[in-house]
Amino acid sequence: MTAHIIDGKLFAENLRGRIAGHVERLKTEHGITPGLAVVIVGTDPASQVYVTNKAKQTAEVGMNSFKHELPGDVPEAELLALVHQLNADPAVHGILVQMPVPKHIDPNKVIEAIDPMKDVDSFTPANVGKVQIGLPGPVSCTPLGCLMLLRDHLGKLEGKNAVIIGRSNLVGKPMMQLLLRDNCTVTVAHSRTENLPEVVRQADIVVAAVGRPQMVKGDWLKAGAVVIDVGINRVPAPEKGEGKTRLVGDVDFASAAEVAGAITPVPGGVGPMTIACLLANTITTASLINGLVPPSDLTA
Ligand SMILES: Nc1nc(=O)c2c([nH]1)NC[C@@H]1CN(c3ccc(C(=O)N[C@@H](CCC(=O)O)C(=O)O)cc3)C=[N+]21
Repeated sequence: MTAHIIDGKLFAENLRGRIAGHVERLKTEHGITPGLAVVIVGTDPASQVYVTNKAKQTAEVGMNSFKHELPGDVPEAELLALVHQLNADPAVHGILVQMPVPKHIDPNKVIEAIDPMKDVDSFTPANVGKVQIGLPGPVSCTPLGCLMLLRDHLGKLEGKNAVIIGRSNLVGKPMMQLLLRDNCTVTVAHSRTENLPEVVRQADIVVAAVGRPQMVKGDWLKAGAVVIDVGINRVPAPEKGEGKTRLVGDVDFASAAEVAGAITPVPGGVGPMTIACLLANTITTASLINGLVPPSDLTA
């Protein structure tokens, strides 16, 4: 058997098409142009690439894109002042501070400075709580993207055994809440879980979000399982030439595709969905800020 490959890149393209429609509607019917501000501190090349992609796609769907680049040694107070300025700016409906921030800056202070109404990452305590109790608001981008792919592939998720590998605030915990809301039976496994392969073998749905390249092997999977690979790991690729690298997920794609019913590739799976969901969240926050009901096709 060989698994169906879930095309996240294509799904994200279609999602961005729907988002462009919502932008158009907000502009013509309500006079609102949604705006997303992205803040990057320092010059990490990978972060630069992501932020450039985010800005490009933001503009492509017709939103205003505001990019703020701060030097790597910027004082924490200066970054917090910029966040406060963006909180107060009526043209800005979403604020994203690219993580990680340099070591001299406390990421929790940065997150707490962001107005929850503009928190398109859904990192603030207020939005984490809203997701937990099912109130409308932005939903963590990567988990939202995974949920959309799962619903699209499976239809209803009700009653499925879902195993999430990884318990981060970024992915594992919000993913747990979303799958629970869709009536899955959810297990959150992590680095201290005993007999992990045996736990994973019970799963109809596996979400791998641990950050360990190619850790999940085909023989860990139940036949027909749906595998969502959140990992983005850059590893050496000597076959491509001296010093070259390639991207791999947290799942060993070759062996997993022999057993799984469906699997997301890396690249081209969850990554593009994360950015599309950032734009979706900007529509959600722009709607809520203006007292409008956010579009139901863009959220959980
Ligand atoms: N405040 C904040 N919010 C984030 O959402 C956030 C962040 N900080 N810091 C960094 C991580 C990482 N992240 C990715 C987004 C898209 C791809 C993506 O599109 N990946 C492509 C490949 C890109 C490549 O070739 O490098 C793919 O998987 O196909 C990857 C990673 C968002 N993050």
